[in-house]
Amino acid sequence: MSEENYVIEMRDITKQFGDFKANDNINLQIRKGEIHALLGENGAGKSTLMNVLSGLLQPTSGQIYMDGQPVTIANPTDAKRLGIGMVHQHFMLVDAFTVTENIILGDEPTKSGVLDKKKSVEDLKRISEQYGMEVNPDALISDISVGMQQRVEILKTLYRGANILIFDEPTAVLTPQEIDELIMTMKELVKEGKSIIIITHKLDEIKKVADRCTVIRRGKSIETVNVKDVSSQQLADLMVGRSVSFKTEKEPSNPKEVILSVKDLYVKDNRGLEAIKGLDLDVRAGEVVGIAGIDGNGQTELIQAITGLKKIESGKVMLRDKDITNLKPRQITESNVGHVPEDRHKYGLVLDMTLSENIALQTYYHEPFSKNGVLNYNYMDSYARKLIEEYDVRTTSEHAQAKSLSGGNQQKAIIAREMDRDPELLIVSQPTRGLDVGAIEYIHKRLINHRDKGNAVLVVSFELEEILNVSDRIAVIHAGQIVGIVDPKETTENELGLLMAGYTLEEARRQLGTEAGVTNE
Ligand SMILES: Nc1ncnc2c1ncn2[C@@H]1O[C@H](COP(=O)(O)OP(=O)(O)OP(=O)(O)O)[C@@H](O)[C@H]1O
Repeated sequence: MSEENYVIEMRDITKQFGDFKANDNINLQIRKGEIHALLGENGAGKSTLMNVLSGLLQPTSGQIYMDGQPVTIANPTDAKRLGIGMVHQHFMLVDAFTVTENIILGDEPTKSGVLDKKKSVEDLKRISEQYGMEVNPDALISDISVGMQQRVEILKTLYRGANILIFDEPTAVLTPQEIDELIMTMKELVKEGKSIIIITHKLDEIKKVADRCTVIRRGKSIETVNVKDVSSQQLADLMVGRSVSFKTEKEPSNPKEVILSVKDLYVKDNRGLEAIKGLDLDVRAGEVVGIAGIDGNGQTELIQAITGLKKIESGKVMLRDKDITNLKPRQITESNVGHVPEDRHKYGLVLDMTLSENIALQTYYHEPFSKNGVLNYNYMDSYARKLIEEYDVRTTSEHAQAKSLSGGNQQKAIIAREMDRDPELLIVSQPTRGLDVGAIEYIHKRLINHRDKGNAVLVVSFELEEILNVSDRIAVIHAGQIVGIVDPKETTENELGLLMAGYTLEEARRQLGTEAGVTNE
């Protein structure tokens, strides 16, 4: 057997939190110039392993090698010195600074003790040209798109001399076009000799971008495969350890009376600009309505307005015959509405509280969760254990702090809390963002099951596949209005794409008809 020198080799890495092994003798070998995907269920231990590699966590045991030599990565400074850089999912940029200022922040070039602005501009220009990543160096971060902000994060890592770049779910917040651009950038980077490790739950992206993939299951490395030799289905099965179905089986819907009715709604965004402009929408009992749209077209404001998190300027929101316009969030919750918010850290969980407390967040002031103002922790704990079991929330115990859970498991906990109250109207934003395929399959089934019990379900997602999979009707939102309502069985991703870009249904169909005509010529 030939001994290959890997640019990075993590050998027998174990990381324990108390008695719990988040990483259990994991082996990971990265070749120079490859894109290596890390695949595993929520809570499998991917982020933990990458935190060990980037010096944020110390392994309990195991050794890291670089080019065959043992190295110690005691802190992020060591990682940086060794050329290991992390492109964070939640960008760590300063909004009020320019692109250049952000990139050089903490690493400013100086000349005789003074900031050498000229050199920093030149350095940035050189790097962005070398890797084909154009940016406007003088733009403020607050003024550029999410895709551009990610580009700045990547440039920042390169500026610091990274040769091994770790991407943690980099496409979660990107539009389809931005994803394509990122894939091109990654390919460019490895062509220039960089190595990339990418954590992603999206199997089609692994197929598109990665050379090899290491599968991690419950803290253990299971297998490393050549991506071209396996199908997405095989990857999914390998990761979960059973056969996974991508398509949710469901009976045709049987919609009944209108549960949610939104009429001529006007809502402003955080900057005071009109985000929702005269929007109408109905959701009936026994149906799932999916809202498709490009991020930033009013989805966030619409859901926040319905759930009482944002002021409604004019228009009406009715729940059956009850006017819930501008009621307080708690009054809306009490009206039998469940809400899985888009931003789970801001609105979904109190990260410093335990899982048990988080699961009781909407109900703690009722019996049996409390009596005469005193919390019944025994009941809260046993209820949390029931939900943890039922929704397969991977955690050490119901007493674990919410922040110690992996992102996907935090999401499962919120979904469990909101669904288990059996709300007549369930609103879910980005239900499966960051979830693994097994969990997605499960959540989709639960959404359909909730519908089949005669409830109304409203889903907002940037994933067209998800919208097509779970919805009975798809409402396309563009510039704060619903521009078309389509039947998922009769539409295509192309048609939805055009509607999302602002075409009317008629225009979209004409355009697609014309396109077909052109190809036939
Ligand atoms: N600081 C911590 N204290 C206790 N447990 C932790 C801590 N950090 C992580 N864990 C646990 O380790 C396990 C692995 O978490 P990790 O974040 O590495 O998973 P992941 O594979 O990245 O998941 P996801 O895909 O959901 O992001 C989880 O069960 C988590 O609860």
